[in-house]
Amino acid sequence: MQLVTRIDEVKKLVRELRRQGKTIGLVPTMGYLHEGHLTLMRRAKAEQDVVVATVFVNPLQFGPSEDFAVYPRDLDRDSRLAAAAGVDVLFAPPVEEMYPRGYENMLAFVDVRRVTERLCGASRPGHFRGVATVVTKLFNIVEPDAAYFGQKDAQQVVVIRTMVRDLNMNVRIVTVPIVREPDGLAMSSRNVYLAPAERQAALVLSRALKLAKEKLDAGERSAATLIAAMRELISREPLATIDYISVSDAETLEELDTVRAPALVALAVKIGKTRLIDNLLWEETQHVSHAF
Ligand SMILES: Nc1ncnc2c1ncn2[C@@H]1O[C@H](COP(=O)(O)OP(=O)(O)OP(=O)(O)O)[C@@H](O)[C@H]1O
Ligand SMILES: CC(C)(CO)[C@@H](O)C(=O)[O-]
Ligand code: BAL
Repeated sequence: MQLVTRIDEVKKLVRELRRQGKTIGLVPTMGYLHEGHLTLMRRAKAEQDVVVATVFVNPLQFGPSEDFAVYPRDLDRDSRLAAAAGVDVLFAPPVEEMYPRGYENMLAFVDVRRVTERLCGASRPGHFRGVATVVTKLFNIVEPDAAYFGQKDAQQVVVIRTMVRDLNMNVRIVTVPIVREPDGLAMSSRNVYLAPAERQAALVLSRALKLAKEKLDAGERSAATLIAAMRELISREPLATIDYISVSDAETLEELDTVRAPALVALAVKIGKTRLIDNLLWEETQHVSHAF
């Protein structure tokens, strides 16, 4: 595996690979890799000739009071894990390489409307503008055939698919199901922030979704009833503060009164100071696709 930090270097590498007729899969990450990321990388490796993964903690998608400065970073460990997962090129640019005039001085952005306005977009103003802009930069740098994203960030996937469709971007978006710890917690780099009691409390997210799944499987179709049941379960955990619980159309992210597939049951909950997200994609034919 080659570790590269400069845009011109990675461009040169992919130009040569493309000249050889190789297909390229891109796996964008913010690093501090876990099994969720490694699953994306293995999937990309199974489907493409070459995998380019990126490790970049993007300041443009963090709010001023968010955790950019303390976000976990360990490039040596990430390099070993990425190489073992089959990554061919690991692109890990410093902030100055991606934003040479400073990210605060950027003049051009990619803004996606509507699907960015609710859920995480409402609690993290500017977040999806930062994501769409940096993902566009990565697409322009690597020019991948396909790019791989995790369903854990369900709204991010909708935003990126919308951007690619509306702007005719030449890349196929592949979504990979959520990878969980054995007790149900969705894997996340931010899980390292959790103290032992908080780690236990964090199980309320997946438990609330499991409850929603049971109710859906039993025929419940009222979004308000599902949300009330999840809210009640989470409110019994003193370390948890609900940011949002939502039942929406999985493609438009418009809130639903009556559940119809495909629906996205999504939530964001603060456990102590750590904000965690999780979701359940409900598809009528197979009911819930992901096991708890
Ligand atoms: N548990 C998971 N299962 C599947 N994909 C995941 C999982 N966690 C992260 N991903 C995906 O990995 C890619 C990189 O995500 P990112 O580096 O932000 O990791 P993260 O663990 O979600 O971090 P954080 O939760 O701290 O934002 C994204 O496409 C994300 O959806
Ligand atoms: C897609 C991404 C790498 C853009 O910074 C980030 O939002 C993430 O890790 O999900
Ligand atoms: N996985 C989404 C990146 C973020 O929380 O900023």
